[in-house]
Amino acid sequence: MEERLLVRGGRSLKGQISISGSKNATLPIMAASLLSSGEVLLNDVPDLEDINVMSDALSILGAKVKREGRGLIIDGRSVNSFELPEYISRRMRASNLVMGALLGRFKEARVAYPGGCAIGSRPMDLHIKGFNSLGYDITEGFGYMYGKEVSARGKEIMLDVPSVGATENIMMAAALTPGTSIIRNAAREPEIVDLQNFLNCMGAKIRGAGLDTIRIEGVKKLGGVEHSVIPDRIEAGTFMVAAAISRGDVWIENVVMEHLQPVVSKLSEVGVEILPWSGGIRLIGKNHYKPTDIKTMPHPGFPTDMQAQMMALLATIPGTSVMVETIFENRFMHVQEFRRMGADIKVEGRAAIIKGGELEGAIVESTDLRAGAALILAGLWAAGETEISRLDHIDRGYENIHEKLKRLGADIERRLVH
Ligand SMILES: CC(=O)N[C@H]1[C@@H](OP(=O)(O)OP(=O)(O)OC[C@H]2O[C@@H](n3ccc(=O)[nH]c3=O)[C@H](O)[C@@H]2O)O[C@H](CO)[C@@H](O)[C@@H]1O
Ligand SMILES: C=C(OP(=O)(O)O)C(=O)O
Repeated sequence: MEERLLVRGGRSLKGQISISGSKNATLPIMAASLLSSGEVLLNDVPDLEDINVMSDALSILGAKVKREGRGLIIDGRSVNSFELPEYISRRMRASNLVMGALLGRFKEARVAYPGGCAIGSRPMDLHIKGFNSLGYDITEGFGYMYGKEVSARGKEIMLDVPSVGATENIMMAAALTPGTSIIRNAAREPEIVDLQNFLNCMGAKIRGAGLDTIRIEGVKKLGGVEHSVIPDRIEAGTFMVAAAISRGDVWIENVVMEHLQPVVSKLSEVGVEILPWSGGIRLIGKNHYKPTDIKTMPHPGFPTDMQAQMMALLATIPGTSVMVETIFENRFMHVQEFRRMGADIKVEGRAAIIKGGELEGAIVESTDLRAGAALILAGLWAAGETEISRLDHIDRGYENIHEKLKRLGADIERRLVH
């Protein structure tokens, strides 16, 4: 027996939904709570499997983690272990983020290589280079990274690529490392800005997040804090595509328009009407859209985490669209599943050439988190029934997506099947 999602296509979504707190902002902030010598209260924490895994990771290290509704209380004063074992680390990519926090606070860490979706090889070299530059000696072996302070001192670090995780990990380690650290070619994602705001409220001295140079003056100690996590721009983008693909009319609440500029811009280009309103944004779908070309890029470019969902929409638009994935080398696994639904998509290297047309329901598998979301979106438009398996991927990053879609009028249910 396995749970599956059954989607019957053809209904236009209508109504209002509210976006949850951001998974990708909450995870580094949870790890950064280890830096605090006080209690941390986080608001707007989404109820997701990845958040449970990070809570387990912090608990294994000895922190006290308690959920109260949308709030999460983390008390890192009781941390008594610097080792994150393999069985927990491999459950997600973001587990690596405890490394920077442990090094910063305790000057020692042993963390097993992270796991996560198979969207690319996702090495840790830039994280390790960054820690080394700050004076932490990192050795690797038996599937672990082991770090220990040698002569920790702020330094200038140039990232080869603007890695989100490496930027976050280095910021965390540098926050409690004496001297000035400068990260050049830093990632500029909104989640980095949220991490900076969180750390600064605890007493850190960081500026520049959101730009490509981040300057961190190390401080001696960080205190307790209450912080509200930013809305999830990828969940918002997914619902924007849901409105567009179902040719619906949806009011989306709790969004930061500025974080969604590249998605808004591409949806407008294909012909979706997007209107700001006091609570967020309204999307009005149309019966006729134009094809377009998209290239994923680090923020403020088009996010790789919206590539699969946008491809679902492009697969329904007559004409030829091209999607180029520049961030992850293996993030087209959804293409073979779309093909099962009748999509005409060819992959040539890093480009997918999409000849849009009709889609029909099929039995398909979520191959990763966003691929799973994209299959739901395709199912909203496809003729007949789409049955989606491997919901564990979707549960990592979407809070009750089927309930939220149902409230908007989608014909969708989650069912145990043989
Ligand atoms: C929890 C979280 O926030 N996850 C997001 C984060 O992942 P994550 O932080 O893992 O992604 P990165 O920004 O680090 O990865 C970007 C690229 O850099 C490469 N790289 C990264 C680190 C390194 O040491 N060496 C290296 O070569 C990766 O293989 C990838 O090709 O940013 C990605 C890119 O926006 C998003 O898709 C993920 O949803
Ligand atoms: C790829 C993602 O997450 P992670 O980095 O946690 O695998 C994602 O959120 O789309």
